Amino acid sequence: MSLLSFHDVHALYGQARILNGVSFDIGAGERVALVGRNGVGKTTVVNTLCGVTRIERGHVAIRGKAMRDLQRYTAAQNGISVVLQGRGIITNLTVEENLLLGAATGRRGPWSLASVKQLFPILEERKASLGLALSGGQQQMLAIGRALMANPDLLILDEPSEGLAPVIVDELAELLVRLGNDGMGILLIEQSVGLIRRVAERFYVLSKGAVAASGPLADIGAEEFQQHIAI
Ligand SMILES: Nc1ncnc2c1ncn2[C@@H]1O[C@H](COP(=O)(O)OP(=O)(O)OP(=O)(O)O)[C@@H](O)[C@H]1O
Repeated sequence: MSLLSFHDVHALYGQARILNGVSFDIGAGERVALVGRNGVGKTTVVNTLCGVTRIERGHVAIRGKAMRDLQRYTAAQNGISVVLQGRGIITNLTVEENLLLGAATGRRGPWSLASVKQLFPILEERKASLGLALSGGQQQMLAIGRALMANPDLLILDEPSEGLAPVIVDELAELLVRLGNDGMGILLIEQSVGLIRRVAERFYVLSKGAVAASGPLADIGAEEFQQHIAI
């Protein structure tokens, strides 16, 4: 079943059209990478899902249903969690308060304060610390933990490896593969070829606001793939 699809989406910030007919599809338990050079519109895909842009043509569908009026909360209410670029930690709330924000939709499932802290024990150790006191790696764990608290069917991560030590990126890769194997869809927006290759089964390349190439990762050579995302 399709969890999230964009159908020929043209989207604008004000008068600036950034997406020029984006189409892609992610099914349950699929691990998909969305890649492209800096500034091609990858984050704008997330912003469009979250109702930040104006859709001029085309539509976004969640579980096959066209969403007419996308708002910031639409994705979360429909089982899609987003880990924003820059992590979006509320710095003047504690770690535990940040985590509880993720549970606001009330969706049931395997993820709770207890299971998230079991996955990331540092979040239990630092539960009373303010978000701003965490290191970059800890903030990323908090952002992912908060996204899991919503018990999503699809997890979208925008540049999650940014600023992380290689050992933490390795752990992140293992976690995302495991979540996918447990049935969660993963949409990974990334520049790190290593992380993409370890996590994703399929890819879409965005160029000039549209999908320029797509297919299984196994079918594309390392050099050709690198060219698509070279900065
Ligand atoms: N709020 C905004 N208003 C107007 N233009 C914007 C806004 N946000 C982004 N843009 C522009 O939209 C284009 C696409 O930006 P976007 O952040 O989606 O790219 P990206 O592919 O995610 O890039 P990066 O890899 O650098 O994160 C850029 O030209 C950017 O300047």
